[in-house]
Amino acid sequence: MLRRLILSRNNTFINCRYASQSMVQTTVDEKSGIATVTMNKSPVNSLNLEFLDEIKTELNKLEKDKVKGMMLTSGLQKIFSAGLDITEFYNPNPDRLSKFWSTLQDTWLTLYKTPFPTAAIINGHSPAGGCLFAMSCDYRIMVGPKYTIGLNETKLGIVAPKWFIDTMVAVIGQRKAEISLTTGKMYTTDEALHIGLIDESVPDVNTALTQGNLFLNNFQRISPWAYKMTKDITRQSTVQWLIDNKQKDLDFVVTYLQSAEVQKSLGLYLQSLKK
Ligand SMILES: CCCCCCCC/C=C/CC(=O)SCCNC(=O)CCNC(=O)[C@H](O)C(C)(C)COP(=O)(O)OP(=O)(O)OC[C@H]1O[C@@H](n2cnc3c(N)ncnc32)[C@H](O)[C@@H]1OP(=O)(O)O
Repeated sequence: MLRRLILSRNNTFINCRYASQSMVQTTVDEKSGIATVTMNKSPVNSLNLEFLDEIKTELNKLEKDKVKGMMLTSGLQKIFSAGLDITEFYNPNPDRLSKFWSTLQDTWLTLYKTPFPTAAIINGHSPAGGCLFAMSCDYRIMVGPKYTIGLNETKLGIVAPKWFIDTMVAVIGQRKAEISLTTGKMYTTDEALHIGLIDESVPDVNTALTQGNLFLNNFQRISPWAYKMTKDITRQSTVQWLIDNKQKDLDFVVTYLQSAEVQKSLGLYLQSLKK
């Protein structure tokens, strides 16, 4: 792992940590202590085992480094994240599928429970797992108007797990989440703002980063302990369910995803993507 200091847009030094071949780049603004984590896995930031593992490792490092906040964004032109890498569960190797799913569980828990405030800078399409990661941050700023966001699992002929659903319910409420999930709707930026799936819609990525910093800087005046306790209490039931049911969730998903019916749906969906 290498480190270097680079000059940021506002002329403060940022501490840049990067590894060769890394799919995740992190910069930390020395003055504010706010980190920007950029997902950079071409072509669509699909979340496979190795990518998830890198994101989790990076979040754990930021916690150890006691950063003051984190913005999660994408280095790709028009995609925040295409969600879970479908090739991990289409014709899967069962051992790898287990490892993949438990890494997803752990990465999500790490992101959902960060002791520092987080903002998703959604600078591109954000279906399914991409939407889950954005919803797991404390605040969402989306670059409009061209991109879409949502949990579209039913469109793939699959079901979003309970903890995906609970994460969405926590953001937009039971009724809107039910409609959103059952229809697999992908929302435009305006629609997402209207239902509260995102907090702000902005015209470009620079404005998004400025607004993200503004949101995170609010916490300079809040006790980190009070912040973390409040977040833990608010998110406790969703988090605790997964902690208590990790193995059950894993066993069910691994069996469910390998069923003939699901494999058929996934094959057809992948084919439609290639077209
Ligand atoms: C009861 C409990 C049961 C639990 C079961 C498990 C539930 C699992 C939950 C799943 C959640 C998920 O995240 S599934 C993933 C859902 N994602 C999507 O549906 C997104 C699909 N992709 C797109 O819509 C588009 O690709 C895009 C809008 C993201 C980008 O469009 P663009 O036109 O720019 O790019 P292409 O479509 O040409 O794609 C380029 C390239 O990438 C491949 N691709 C895209 N998305 C994925 C993906 N999610 N996984 C793997 N690969 C993906 C696409 O096929 C193209 O490949 P080729 O270049 O080889 O053609």
